[in-house]
Amino acid sequence: MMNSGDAAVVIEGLRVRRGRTKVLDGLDLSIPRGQVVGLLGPSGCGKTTLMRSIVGVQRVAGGRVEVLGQPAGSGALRHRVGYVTQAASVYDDLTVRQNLAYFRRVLGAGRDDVDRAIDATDLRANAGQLVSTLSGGQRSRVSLAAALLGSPDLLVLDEPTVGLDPLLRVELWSLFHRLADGGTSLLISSHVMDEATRCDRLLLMREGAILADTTPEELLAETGAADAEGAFLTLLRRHHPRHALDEPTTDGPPPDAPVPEQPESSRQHGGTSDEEAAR
Ligand SMILES: Nc1ncnc2c1ncn2[C@@H]1O[C@H](COP(=O)(O)OP(=O)(O)OP(=O)(O)O)[C@@H](O)[C@H]1O
Repeated sequence: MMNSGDAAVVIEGLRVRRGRTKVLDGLDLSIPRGQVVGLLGPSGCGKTTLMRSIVGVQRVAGGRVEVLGQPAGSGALRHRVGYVTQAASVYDDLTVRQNLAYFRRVLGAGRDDVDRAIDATDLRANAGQLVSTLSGGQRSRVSLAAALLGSPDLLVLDEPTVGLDPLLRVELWSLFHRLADGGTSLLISSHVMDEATRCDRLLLMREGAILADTTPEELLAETGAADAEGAFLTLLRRHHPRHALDEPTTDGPPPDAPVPEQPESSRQHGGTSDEEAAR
């Protein structure tokens, strides 16, 4: 385990229950500073829950979550951690600029920050537009712009590229790398496996556990797969022989064998989530 000084986030033995579901059950990880770290895994595997725990808004049942050397959620981190959820969290009846000006005041960030955030997210042409009239991709960029105010040291972004066209996705990924080059640590979730290759490091998640903590190059070399999607499926098969759906095999458990700690209310079960991973 990395020592806390070198890491943006250190997690040991994290346990989280949501409703009757054990979503995370003894999860360990560390996230280095100044890198773009991808958190990848099928829908329902616990990515959002892990991010909420890092940001300090998730009630946890046990374990330690340390962020920038402080306990997650502590007051000292308030201006140092930016979080963008999947749902846009900006005001519809204000313009882009009015939203950012409002959040800047709440944060006590510098006046220049509004223009800097508008430029970074390529929203200059929409700055005077009401958020209610923006496209989905533009709206999610306003949330991202709000998270950039105050130059947080850690940015936690939950699926920031969903619904964006390929060109915008490429632009956003280059923004993420520019921020990392400037010393910001980024944790970015996605269930689009081709985005894995854009990250400096990868955390592959499955059913509340980290299957691999690696780099894109190591992942491909270690699995012998041609792309990130194939590599993830190879890892799944290694860890859960029942997922070797397209490999003729007579050993291993039957397809309907019980799996330990399968979430009770998972949105995705068994093979379905592998199909999701494969998309
Ligand atoms: N309030 C809740 N009560 C019960 N179960 C919940 C609750 N919130 C989440 N869960 C369950 O916890 C698990 C993890 O959810 P989480 O949102 O962390 O997944 P995710 O990997 O972010 O999924 P997605 O990619 O679809 O956003 C899922 O099985 C989900 O159904």
